[in-house]
Amino acid sequence: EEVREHLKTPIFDNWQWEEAEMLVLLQVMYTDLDFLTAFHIQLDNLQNFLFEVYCHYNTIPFHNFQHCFCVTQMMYGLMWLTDLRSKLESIDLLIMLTSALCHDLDHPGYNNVYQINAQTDLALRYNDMSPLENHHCAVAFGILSKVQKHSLFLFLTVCHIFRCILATDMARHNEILNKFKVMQPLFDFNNEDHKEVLMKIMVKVSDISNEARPMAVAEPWLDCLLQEFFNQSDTEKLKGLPVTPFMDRDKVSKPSSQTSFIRFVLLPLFTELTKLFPCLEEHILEPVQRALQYYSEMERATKEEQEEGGTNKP
Ligand SMILES: Nc1nc2c(ncn2[C@@H]2O[C@@H]3COP(=O)(O)O[C@H]3[C@H]2O)c(=O)[nH]1
Ligand SMILES: [Zn+2]
Repeated sequence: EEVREHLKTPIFDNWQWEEAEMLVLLQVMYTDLDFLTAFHIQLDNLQNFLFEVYCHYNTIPFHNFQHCFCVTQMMYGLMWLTDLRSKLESIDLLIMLTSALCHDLDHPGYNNVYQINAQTDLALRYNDMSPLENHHCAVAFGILSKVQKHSLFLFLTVCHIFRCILATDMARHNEILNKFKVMQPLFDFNNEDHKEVLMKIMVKVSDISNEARPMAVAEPWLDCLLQEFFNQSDTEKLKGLPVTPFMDRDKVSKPSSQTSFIRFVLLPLFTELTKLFPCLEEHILEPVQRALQYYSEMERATKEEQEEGGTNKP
């Protein structure tokens, strides 16, 4: 019971759980939101679906099943904290939770820029347009149609899920955030356009929400992310491809990577969602502000150390 309540908050610690346990926790999320009764989903169907999802995440440093779990759990937490059940329909919540679950399926550990520069199969298949996100959608469709054969319900929901997954391409970040900003002052939960943008924003927020978690949970995630980044830039150097600057081990460090990401990406996005749901301030905005302080201090300390080192040199 205590775990069930914990699961509804951003302070949940994923590092304490095995993958098999995470599958059970995901099942709890679907049942506690009453999706099984509302949509006549059979428990073994749900379990098969979750297991297929698990099997289609790769063993890579960051974009793995644990990341999928964290994003889904954050989405679940946000739904409870904002009392979203009283504002949106059940089907919308099902779409959002399932989008979070499927949003990085079969991620290869190299981002879109790499796919395009290296002219990978994915980039060729999708004509350089959000190759990864299109692939996550394709894999999600394969899994969903295997579990829910010939279901009209599936075809109706899946296109909304695709729109949410495609919105996680960070190349579209400003486009989506700006749309939300414009709607914000007169936001209407009954307006279909407004609802769609909000759903995309919630998936995006969940996707990049590690820094809203307690430092002990968030910092290991940063190590995983940098490991994947460095791995990509090393490959780029090896293959003579353009080196992605924010992934270059010679240029970025933990604090430098976080201070700019928090300032320019997280805070503007989280602030906008907090305007619509003021209760989120203490749950996601304040922890992110604390993380910015933490990494700014770390950045300053490193700089001072380097300067001292510099003056001592002959
Ligand atoms: N620097 C930094 N980037 C992040 C963090 N969390 C997510 N991102 C970036 O945001 C991106 C979201 O989409 P991707 O999963 O493709 O890749 C992710 C990372 O590039 C973070 O904590 N720090
Ligand atoms: Zn992701």
